[in-house]
Amino acid sequence: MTKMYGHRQNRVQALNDLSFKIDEGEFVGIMGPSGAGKSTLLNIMATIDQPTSGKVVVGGQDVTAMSDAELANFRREELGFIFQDFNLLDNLTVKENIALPLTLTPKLPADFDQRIVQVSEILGLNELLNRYPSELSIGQRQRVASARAMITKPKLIFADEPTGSLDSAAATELLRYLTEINLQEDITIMMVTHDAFTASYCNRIVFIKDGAYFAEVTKHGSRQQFFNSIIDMEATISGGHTHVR
Ligand SMILES: Nc1ncnc2c1ncn2[C@@H]1O[C@H](COP(=O)(O)OP(=O)(O)OP(=O)(O)O)[C@@H](O)[C@H]1O
Repeated sequence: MTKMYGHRQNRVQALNDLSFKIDEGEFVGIMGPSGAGKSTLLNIMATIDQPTSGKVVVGGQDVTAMSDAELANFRREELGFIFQDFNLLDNLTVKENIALPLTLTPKLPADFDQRIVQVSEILGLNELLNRYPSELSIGQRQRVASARAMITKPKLIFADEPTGSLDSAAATELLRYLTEINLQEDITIMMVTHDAFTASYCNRIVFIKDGAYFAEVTKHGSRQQFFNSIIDMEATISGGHTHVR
């Protein structure tokens, strides 16, 4: 796909003939230097933005050809979002925040209570269901946002720098939970990150540069080996300068 921003002299080609595939059940990371087009790609894949040319196919459905009404349904039923600023509603309890995507559907699912229990267990939120977001740590809030993203049993979860505002202990914890969501619930995850440690929890990293596919690294051995391969690729992509973050 291709994505252009702006007009005439101000034209920016954010994505340049970028094409790749994600298999069902994968936990894929997207990395690349600043300005490479990661957010643009995520927004297009997440159906928040449209490509200038090309298409996005999810589970056999061409999302770029859907009407607004079809898209709204598709987003609600098939996709989950975990963005950095959480977007939790302060006046709702943790439980109400988690349940929000379900209460937006015409009819509550029959297994509503069971789903709340299940996702709270996976994300370690059982004891916190009656609290308000302001009474939680940042890491706990991010877990509530993750629980909300998976409550509808989406096919695909998009995560944008999910560990960006977490300290390393909270980041590690969230990444363990995301891995669990991926494995136990069989939900495909696509995550944009700058951070090699965060990326090392994925099973494949697609590197993009200047809006185009650059390379990919797949996890074979241990997470530490994968981490090292990611660092090496970061050095290659930036022309020999490693940025240790
Ligand atoms: N709304 C916009 N209008 C014009 N140009 C844009 C717009 N959004 C992004 N761009 C440009 O498109 C290119 C890709 O931006 P994008 O935000 O996707 O990169 P990124 O890889 O997410 O960067 P970062 O890691 O810094 O967040 C950049 O050159 C950016 O300046």
